[in-house]
Amino acid sequence: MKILLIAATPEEILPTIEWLRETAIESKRNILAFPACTVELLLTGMGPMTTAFALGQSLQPPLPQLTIQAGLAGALDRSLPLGTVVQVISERLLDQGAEDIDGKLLPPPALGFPFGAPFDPDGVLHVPVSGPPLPFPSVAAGTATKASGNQESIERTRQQFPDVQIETMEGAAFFFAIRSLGIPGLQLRAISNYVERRNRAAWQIGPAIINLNEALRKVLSPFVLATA
Ligand SMILES: O=C(O)c1cccc(C(=O)CC[C@H]2O[C@@H](n3cnc4c(=O)[nH]cnc43)[C@H](O)[C@@H]2O)c1
Repeated sequence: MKILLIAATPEEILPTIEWLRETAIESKRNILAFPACTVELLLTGMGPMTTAFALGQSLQPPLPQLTIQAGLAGALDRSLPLGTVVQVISERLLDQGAEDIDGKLLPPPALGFPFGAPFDPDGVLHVPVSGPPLPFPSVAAGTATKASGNQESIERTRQQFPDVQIETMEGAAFFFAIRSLGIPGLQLRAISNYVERRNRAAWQIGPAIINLNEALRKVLSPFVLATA
């Protein structure tokens, strides 16, 4: 079985990389072998463009049977405590289209370009939960090319996309790729900050990384520790 583990930056999944490297029976660069599976590590860089390119290069036959994207996220939904690990079930692009004179986003359909598959007509990419249930809340995510930090633009995002609970910079590229190829995928995010007026001092990256990597270990252990 082939598993692809994806993150934007090495820092976000460093404890998992170290654990996998210690546990592997063999490793060749970014491909680690275990008795019953291989895990390929793919560090894409921050943002949707580098993620799409890295996934396009990596996702060639033989395709992985499981893909996991892991990383940090900002929460628009204030009911999600910092440090919470969530499972993303839908994605949308938060800044694609044209900016109107009042600052509002005109999405592609408003410009005469309807969303096509695998997007739904509202521009949402759905990846429903599959496989055994995981103990993480399911959330709707949105992807932006920059982490929001301006109160007015955050309010506009909230009004335009009231269902979006978390913001990331890569998730939609991942969901677009796996939906286009029809392969299973899991996106786990740990909340490092609230999406609010920029206040970097309030970000809790350390605890979020600890929780994210504990979750990854739980998800990966049945595959990595299985005997052939
Ligand atoms: O120092 C900063 O201002 C800063 C801004 C964005 C991200 C970072 C990271 O170190 C995290 C990398 C990763 O985390 C995701 N992330 C985390 N919080 C947010 C957010 O509020 N909005 C969007 N993305 C977020 C993102 O996927 C980054 O690739 C540091």
